[in-house]
Amino acid sequence: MADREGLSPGLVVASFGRHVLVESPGGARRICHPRGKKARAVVGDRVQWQQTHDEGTIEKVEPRRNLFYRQDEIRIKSFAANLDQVLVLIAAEPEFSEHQLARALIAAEAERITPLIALNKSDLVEPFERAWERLLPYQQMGYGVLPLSLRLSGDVDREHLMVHLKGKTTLVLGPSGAGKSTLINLLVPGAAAQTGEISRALSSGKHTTTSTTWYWVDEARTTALIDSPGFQEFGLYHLEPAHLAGLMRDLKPHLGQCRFYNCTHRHEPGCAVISAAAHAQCEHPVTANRYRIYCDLFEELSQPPRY
Ligand SMILES: Nc1nc2c(ncn2[C@@H]2O[C@H](COP(=O)(O)OP(=O)(O)OP(=O)(O)O)[C@@H](O)[C@H]2O)c(=O)[nH]1
Ligand SMILES: [Zn+2]
Repeated sequence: MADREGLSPGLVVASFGRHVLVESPGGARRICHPRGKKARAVVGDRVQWQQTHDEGTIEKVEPRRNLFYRQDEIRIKSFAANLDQVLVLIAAEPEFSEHQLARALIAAEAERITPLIALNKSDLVEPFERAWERLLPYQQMGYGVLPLSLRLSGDVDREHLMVHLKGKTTLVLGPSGAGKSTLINLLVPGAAAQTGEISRALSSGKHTTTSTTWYWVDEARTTALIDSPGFQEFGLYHLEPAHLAGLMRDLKPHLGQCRFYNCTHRHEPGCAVISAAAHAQCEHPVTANRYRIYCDLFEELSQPPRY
């Protein structure tokens, strides 16, 4: 419904470069183009748009609660906004990268978005046990870790997942092969059809393929999943190295305990983080892997930007 200035509210449900698909409160969708840089919208954005023929122009992006930063292989930034939660889906196989997991969690913490980890393929008993063990430190840090077997016990998993997803907007991330498509098809019965519809809308214009997609899980449109491809290369470039430790839940309890107030926790004497990494029995342990990830990321964030 347009207001006096001809502006209508909408929600961005897919993005393809700078162009987006906007859904009206009634459910109708149309392609919109930003009017200038300030009107560049991402999936999850609430916008005010104006009709121009059968497409639209985005005039205004409403203030965001948060903005999730990511970067793909070709160094294009892509984001989703106004998230309640990030679900990191990994699996017993293929073996997940703890480095990538840590990056996703840090990116979420930086925007104060609650992360939830799900470990799929519990039917692969031995690899699952190994993966579960690798995730124990994350449980100890306070992250929820949900065991799943999406292909074999879909109905049970749907119930478990819905306890965490209901009424929320959740960005689903995961490495290739972990079962992201299986999960989305399980929770969103018409997902494949919706994707087809979006592709058709796009192929009628001169647009490239969509990169991030919003799915409603329920007919009442209260629960949403956002599917975003790629789990590699989280763009943490926007973070200061000095803020990194505060975004890692196992390091955080030690901050303020080091001898030097500006300790980088890498080589300083009297460093509480280094001490925790050396003493597995302490109250807030830091595993060797996590400490290595911290040092690697600190190094990376200290490099001058490449682009
Ligand atoms: N053993 C086992 N296999 C599963 C389970 N869930 C999914 N798979 C299989 O894992 C493979 C990958 O699942 P997808 O859902 O296609 O994974 P994806 O994460 O979307 O992968 P990409 O399409 O590469 O991004 C498929 O062969 C699934 O059938 C499970 O619970 N157990
Ligand atoms: Zn320190």
